[in-house]
Amino acid sequence: METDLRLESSLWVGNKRYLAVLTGWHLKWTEAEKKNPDKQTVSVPVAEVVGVEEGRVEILPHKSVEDTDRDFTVFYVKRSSSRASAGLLWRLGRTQFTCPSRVLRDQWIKNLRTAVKTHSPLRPHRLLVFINPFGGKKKGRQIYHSLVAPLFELAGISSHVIVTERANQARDHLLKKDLTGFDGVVCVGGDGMFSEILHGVIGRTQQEAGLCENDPAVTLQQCPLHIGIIPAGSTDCVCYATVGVIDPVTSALHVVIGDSQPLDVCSVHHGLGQVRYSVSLVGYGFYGDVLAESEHHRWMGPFRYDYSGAVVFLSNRSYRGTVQYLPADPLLSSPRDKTRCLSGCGVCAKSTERLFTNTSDSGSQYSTYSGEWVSVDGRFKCVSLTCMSSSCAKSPLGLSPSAHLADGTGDLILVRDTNPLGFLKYLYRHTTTQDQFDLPFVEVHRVKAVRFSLADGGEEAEDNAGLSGAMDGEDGAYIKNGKRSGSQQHLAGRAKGQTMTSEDKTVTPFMCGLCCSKAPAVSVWNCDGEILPFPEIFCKIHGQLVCLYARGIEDGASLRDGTEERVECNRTCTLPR
Ligand SMILES: Nc1ncnc2c1ncn2[C@@H]1O[C@H](COP(=O)(O)OP(=O)(O)OP(=O)(O)O)[C@@H](O)[C@H]1O
Ligand SMILES: CCCCCCCCCCCCC/C=C/[C@@H](O)[C@H](CO)NC(=O)CCCCC
Ligand SMILES: [Ca+2]
Repeated sequence: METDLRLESSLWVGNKRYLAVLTGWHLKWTEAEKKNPDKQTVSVPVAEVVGVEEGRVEILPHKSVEDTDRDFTVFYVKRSSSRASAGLLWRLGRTQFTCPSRVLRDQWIKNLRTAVKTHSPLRPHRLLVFINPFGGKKKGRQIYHSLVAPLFELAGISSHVIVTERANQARDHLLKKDLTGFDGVVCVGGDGMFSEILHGVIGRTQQEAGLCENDPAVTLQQCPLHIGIIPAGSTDCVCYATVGVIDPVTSALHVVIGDSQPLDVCSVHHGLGQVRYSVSLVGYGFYGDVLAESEHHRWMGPFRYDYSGAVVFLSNRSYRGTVQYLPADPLLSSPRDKTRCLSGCGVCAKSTERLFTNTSDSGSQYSTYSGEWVSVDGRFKCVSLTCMSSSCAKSPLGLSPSAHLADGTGDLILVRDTNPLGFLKYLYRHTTTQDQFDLPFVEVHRVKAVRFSLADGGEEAEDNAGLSGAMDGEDGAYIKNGKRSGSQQHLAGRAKGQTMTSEDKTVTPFMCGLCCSKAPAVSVWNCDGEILPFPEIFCKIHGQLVCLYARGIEDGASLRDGTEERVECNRTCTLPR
């Protein structure tokens, strides 16, 4: 195949002559000027070619075609580093080549198009796109039509676009409608919109496989539809942690070239009730309270989290509970090994091997209930479980900087009750490169499953919490987006009427005057930005349950000689601590 596609000839770019070579894997062109000692080679992996068009073509700001019969235009991925983020920005590169003859031009186009098909088997042909017009700064529609649609069109992708009119419309569509012919689903919105797609895609796959998702003992089936995220939300944590930048063009290009990043998913169970899924944060205490508080202030937009964070911090709450966890194999990796999961990560690759070459391996990472459960109880400022680093603009290294996207484990972070200054130090370290786990009241464990129960009085609290409403009635969806009245929302998941224990009374009650006057005994769970109003849960990590159109975070070291030539540097790198 490779030798059939190989092509080498002189081509002109503007008035300069280049020697161009197509090897099958790469398209390269080098200035042919003999006198120039610094002549540079531009090398584009064929897998990163977006499109090859006849003539001299532009697509931005508007499409124009000058149909000359010796010219062709190649569009491809071009990288530049981003000052603001961890990863690399992708832009659409474009070079217009002139050939000595029309015959040679047609040969170049044919070979390039065949090479692209051969080397990127996962490129989508047909996509289902959901746009949340109300996510983040409410720019979803504009972002899609001005930045994303032209790229999909250039790549020959046909899209069926649905602008949502209500919450959970995308999830319901994925659960019930005919999805034949679609290669993937794209969401334009934030983490909440991604969560809808995640639930729809996982639910549909299990339905079709005849599996009961609510049963934590079931091994779920991997989802065949890829998911693309075009960031247009408030936090966009899933996009940030899987691409390294919040940039619609970068994300659209990952979709176009059919990149594939498997992702671990945590299923969250409460009794035999409806399961919830998380990829980023399952958090009790501080993060649950911030989310519950922020629901009162949706009108503030993305700033609601900063405001609510300050309010909840000042209220200085902590909660009793018992956390049980099933440790992952410590020989494979550790949350404190100071490495980062980057594009082509070796730890995740080994996990793929284990997952797909040895499906009946009962002693592996993926056998949920093997090993010894460990139990920890006490008072916690927060209990967080994350399947990935959960990095975002606020915290560029994330909740757990060394967590892996696709290793089949999650990181459990226990922050015990401490004084406000200590907790502030813990939070502040999320914004710097200082180790947030290097504090005496913090512990972190790499785990396969977690169980949380309330300490004394737990049963009473849970019963009441259950009554306070796990479902919002009509379609069994969980509470989100201010559907409850203010006071109900605030109490969601708390033990109604539960009195303070003597231990509770040693903790400062709400001081802000914006909420109620007593410190509640029970918090709520934050499941990727959605409130789960029951405190007692069981969580299980499902290795690589879904695949995104992404490739993990590319770091600056993978760039050499400007923005166009890429050196393969696919490994797990050491954190800059
Ligand atoms: N048309 C709609 N009207 C109201 N809510 C919607 C609509 N479409 C989707 N939603 C819901 O809006 C919620 C929030 O949307 P989204 O995640 O896109 O933005 P965000 O909350 O600003 O960002 P982030 O989740 O990153 O913080 C989602 O949970 C989704 O279910
Ligand atoms: C003194 C400075 C203190 C600064 C503290 C910064 C701490 C940042 C930690 C970052 C944690 C991100 C966790 C991701 C959560 C998302 O799945 C979820 C959905 O978008 N977002 C929230 O729940 C929104 C709630 C986020 C709460 C911060
Ligand atoms: Ca993981």
